Amino acid sequence: MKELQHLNKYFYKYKWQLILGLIITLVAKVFAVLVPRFIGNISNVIEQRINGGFSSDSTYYDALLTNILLVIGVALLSALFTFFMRQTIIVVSRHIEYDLKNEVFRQYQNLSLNFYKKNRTGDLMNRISEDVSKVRMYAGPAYMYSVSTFGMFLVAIPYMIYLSPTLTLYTIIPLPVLSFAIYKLSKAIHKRSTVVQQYLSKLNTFTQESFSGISVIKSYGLEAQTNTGFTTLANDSKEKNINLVKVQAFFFPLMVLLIGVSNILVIYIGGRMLINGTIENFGILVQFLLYVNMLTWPVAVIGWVTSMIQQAEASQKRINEFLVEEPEIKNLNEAPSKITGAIAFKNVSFVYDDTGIEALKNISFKVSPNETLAIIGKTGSGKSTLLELIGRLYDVTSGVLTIDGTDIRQLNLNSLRKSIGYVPQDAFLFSESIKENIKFGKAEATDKEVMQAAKNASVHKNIVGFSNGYDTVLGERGITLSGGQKQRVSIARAIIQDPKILLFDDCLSAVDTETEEAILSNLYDISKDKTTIIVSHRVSSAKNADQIIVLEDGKIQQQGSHSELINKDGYYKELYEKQLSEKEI
Ligand SMILES: Nc1ncnc2c1ncn2[C@@H]1O[C@H](COP(=O)(O)OP(=O)(O)OP(=O)(O)O)[C@@H](O)[C@H]1O
Repeated sequence: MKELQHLNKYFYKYKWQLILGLIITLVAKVFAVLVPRFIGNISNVIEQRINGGFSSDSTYYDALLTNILLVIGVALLSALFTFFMRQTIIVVSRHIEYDLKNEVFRQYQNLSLNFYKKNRTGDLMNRISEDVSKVRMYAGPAYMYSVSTFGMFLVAIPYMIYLSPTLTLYTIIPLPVLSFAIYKLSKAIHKRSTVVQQYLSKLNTFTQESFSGISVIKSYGLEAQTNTGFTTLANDSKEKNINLVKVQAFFFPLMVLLIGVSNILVIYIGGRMLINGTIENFGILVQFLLYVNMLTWPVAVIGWVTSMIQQAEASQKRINEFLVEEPEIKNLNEAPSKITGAIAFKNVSFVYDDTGIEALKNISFKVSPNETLAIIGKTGSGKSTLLELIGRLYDVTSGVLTIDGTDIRQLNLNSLRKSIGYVPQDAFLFSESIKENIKFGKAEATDKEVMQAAKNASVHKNIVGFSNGYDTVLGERGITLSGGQKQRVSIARAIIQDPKILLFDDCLSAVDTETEEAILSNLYDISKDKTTIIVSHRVSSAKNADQIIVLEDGKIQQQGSHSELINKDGYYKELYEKQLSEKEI
């Protein structure tokens, strides 16, 4: 139960509702326990009538009717309070589920990029959905059934003892056996259903990948192979489901068997006691029979609840593992920072701790506000890593990275990120309208601003060409747009917020040179008072920059302006000549 202590704060938050639920449950049980008592009275009235105990028919019918009405009345009241019991306790468990989901999601949002690399998306999804649902079972049904069982015992057992201590003893003897059997069965069911869940996830992943990669499957003619893969997995999944059904099938027969045994015991022992006069009347026997059936479900529930709590404990453990995780990138300054945008790297090195790759080695350079820096380099030379350090997606391993002369770690993280417009290499667009995607950079932007940003990113003409214009909804990952269009919508999203620092990570690679030139010329105008860093493989994107850095294997190989670099032997000159000749061709 150690892990589940995490939920105590929520139990405290909803304490009044839970206490109310407890009281309502007890009241419901009091009424439930009264039902057998009045039914017992009815059988006594009938017995009395058979033995000629009533002076007239009307007194007999009066007594009968009174007890029938009492049975209906208390049964209705018990049902009403049972309804209120669910309305309070189960509703609270839904609130707790909602709160916990939000807590986990907020934590996910706080955690750094490295966390997402270490953990699989499926696992993250499972913990926020499956695991939270299992924990809800503890906060809701487990609590409700425990309280209800406790209430039932608290009210029924003393009354049964009052009627007949011996018969009470025989009635409750088989109950622990039932509880234990259900507990064992629930554990077996849980074990097998976990396997079923695992197979379901495998099947989901396989299906999802088959849909996402459908173009590859079709172009390589892999349909038959994919079908076989699916059939094999589906078959395994079916087998596991059948295994589960086999155990589940025992549940109700087992209950019926044990209830039957208890009934026979009560009839046998109670019958003998009635005959030898140890119990006074037939009504007591009837009441006991009803109590046996009434107590069986709560007792079976003890076993079920125990297994439910164990599952919740295991799930909460998995949730807690993520909740205690500290974000690697911490905000060390609560006060907002004013950022102008002077960036300086001083002997910065960076190692990816999971792979041990030293992506940047002893990098030093400066860019002033209103300057443009271009970074050129072969694939894997560390260009994207450098931009990610400026956005503090990672912290430098050694050296210092300053903005406006302050170590980036001492700046308010929110101010820093708000002052950066970052266009990543792989532009991700959400499944929303184009307008919403652009406004993601500035929620309060007007339609005019959205349009202006799209014009500056040279994508306005494409957008108005769609029948729904800016309201065109993008499919999953923006698949309705071409690569170049996606890149440009992503640029519009970055520039609309008018940030102090603009970081473009090879985001013009999918556009033709003409469009590239148009965008660069627009950027030239809008980035006059900004610090701009453009990562590219093309000299055409770099040539107008105030300074150019050539990276190779994480180190700065060349540094200077376009005119300086084309006159020096090295990678830049080679690239320039190669791309110039390609253009001529
Ligand atoms: N998330 C990561 N975890 C571990 N290693 C990484 C990660 N990202 C990049 N690397 C490694 O760091 C090195 C630099 O990668 P980076 O993406 O910065 O290069 P790049 O110059 O931007 O390449 P490209 O032009 O292909 O985008 C590479 O060796 C790469 O394998």
